[in-house]
Amino acid sequence: MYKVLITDPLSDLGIQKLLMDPEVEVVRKTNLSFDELLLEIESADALLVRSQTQVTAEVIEKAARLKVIGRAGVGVDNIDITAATKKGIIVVNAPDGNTISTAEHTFAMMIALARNIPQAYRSTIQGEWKRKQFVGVELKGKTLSIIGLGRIGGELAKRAKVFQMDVVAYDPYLTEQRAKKLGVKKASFEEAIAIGDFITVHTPLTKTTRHLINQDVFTQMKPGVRILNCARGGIIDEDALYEAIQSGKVAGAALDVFVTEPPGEHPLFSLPQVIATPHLGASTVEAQENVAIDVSEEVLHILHKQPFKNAVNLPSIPEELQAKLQPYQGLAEKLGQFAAQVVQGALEKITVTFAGEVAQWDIAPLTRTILKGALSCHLSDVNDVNAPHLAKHRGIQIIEQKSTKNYGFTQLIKVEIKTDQEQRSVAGTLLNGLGPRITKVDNYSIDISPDGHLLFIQHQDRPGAIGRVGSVLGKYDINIATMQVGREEIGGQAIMLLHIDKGLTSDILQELQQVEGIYSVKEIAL
Ligand SMILES: NC(=O)c1ccc[n+]([C@@H]2O[C@H](COP(=O)([O-])OP(=O)(O)OC[C@H]3O[C@@H](n4cnc5c(N)ncnc54)[C@H](O)[C@@H]3O)[C@@H](O)[C@H]2O)c1
Ligand SMILES: O=C(O)[C@H](O)COP(=O)(O)O
Repeated sequence: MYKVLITDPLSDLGIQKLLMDPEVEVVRKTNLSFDELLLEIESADALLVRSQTQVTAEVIEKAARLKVIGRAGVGVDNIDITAATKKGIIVVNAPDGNTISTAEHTFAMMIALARNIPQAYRSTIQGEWKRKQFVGVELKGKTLSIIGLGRIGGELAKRAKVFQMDVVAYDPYLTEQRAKKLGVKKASFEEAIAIGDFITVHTPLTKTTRHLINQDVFTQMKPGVRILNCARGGIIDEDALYEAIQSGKVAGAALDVFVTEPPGEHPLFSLPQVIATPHLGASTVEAQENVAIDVSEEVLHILHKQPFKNAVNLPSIPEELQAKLQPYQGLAEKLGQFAAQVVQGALEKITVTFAGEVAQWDIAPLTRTILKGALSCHLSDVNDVNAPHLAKHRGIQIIEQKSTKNYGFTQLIKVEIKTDQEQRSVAGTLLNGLGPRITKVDNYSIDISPDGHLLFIQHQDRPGAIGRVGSVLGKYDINIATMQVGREEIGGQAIMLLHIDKGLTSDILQELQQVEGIYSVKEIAL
């Protein structure tokens, strides 16, 4: 049974799939204190949050069984991604479900700001009738500068165009083609800041975007500019905004997000030019249903070990590529496991080589799986998320390469492992109808399915060696299911690779080591 802990308000309809899964126990506990969260997280397999729950390194440290953190929304700045990655916890978000709602909210804020609607409402219901005080400005013909033209920025641009605004955008990843498609003028940051009548930010909050709009940037703006932030508190320096409004440079600001949430009695709220909402961008029935459905599905896929797509701490794999790579995942993991068990000593370097059809694709996800297989023989809790981190931490060098040498196979994956004592290699392929096969160990050609208990024996190619190994195993009632033999030359070095029906005790292994003509025996569990 998997415990899925939900600590922020999520749509009831959206989490139906979780509630209906017979292997899932949903525990909904909102407004937990930090200590209560630490208690609950200990036994959770999955955690689902919005922006309220602070998933700090301390929380992650306490999570003994946690496999996935699901963010029902976009921003993951309330989750310590580095700590999650180190622990092998997958972080997934729901990046698409609230785009429209947030773009619409930003647009509503822009109109409210242009026409002083919140201020006029407050005054009117207090019995006043101040028509002159609340004269606004039209949007038509004004320049809207969008900083960050991603999903929300793009949807906002479309709406602004319908209102006949001139839209300019700065985004380091904006192509001319996308700008043209959206009818937006691509600008530098400085240009966008200098010409905007309305400036709105739609970037994530990162080290580079924190205080992106600061005191110096305010001085470069047009007098009377209006500012919007429906992205994240902290992208705009709140103190600098306060000063810019006080000085008259900024005519008004619309804020949905704050550095500290809830912001309490914020100095900005003492300024009549500031309008605010309590982080409502994604708060629509539709968006909440969408993000809860998306993230619930992702969490279920992860718990049930099925493919998933929106991991924040794993590079995203296009669905088409995922479908192509999927059949190779099992082979990749087994090759990693085999290679790590066939060597003696501490891992120093792993070289993976892809040849044939598979070499035409982006094979980074397979390299991760090979690495996971290799490391999991010596470390616990290794997965695709933390495998590269664990390798780096241990100083293991990873080399990924493609080759044209496929030795007659449609596709071939080779894993070479170097330790402080030796270097060995194993290669494998997928055979039609037979599935994964190991086709080569070092320079010996073989054909064996990578599963169950294997015995890898190095011996001298002399009559009787095979029989002697067989009689030791027979003595202990250990059945040999299959056997492959390979040699370099007659009478020279040779190998045996045996499938046995059960594992060996260390005593039997030792006895095998002492058989005449045997150099080494390694048991490999796949
Ligand atoms: N108020 C809300 O309730 C609410 C709801 C949803 C999303 N958000 C926030 O809105 C923001 C945007 O969300 P999105 O879904 O559009 O994300 P997105 O990833 O689709 O877009 C972000 C864009 O910002 C750009 N960017 C990154 N660094 C930049 C920089 N230094 N300068 C300019 N552009 C930069 C990226 O290239 C990207 O195109 C995020 O911060 C998200 O957390 C808020
Ligand atoms: O990043 C997001 O998706 C938004 O900020 C929404 O946050 P919320 O889920 O707390 O409303």
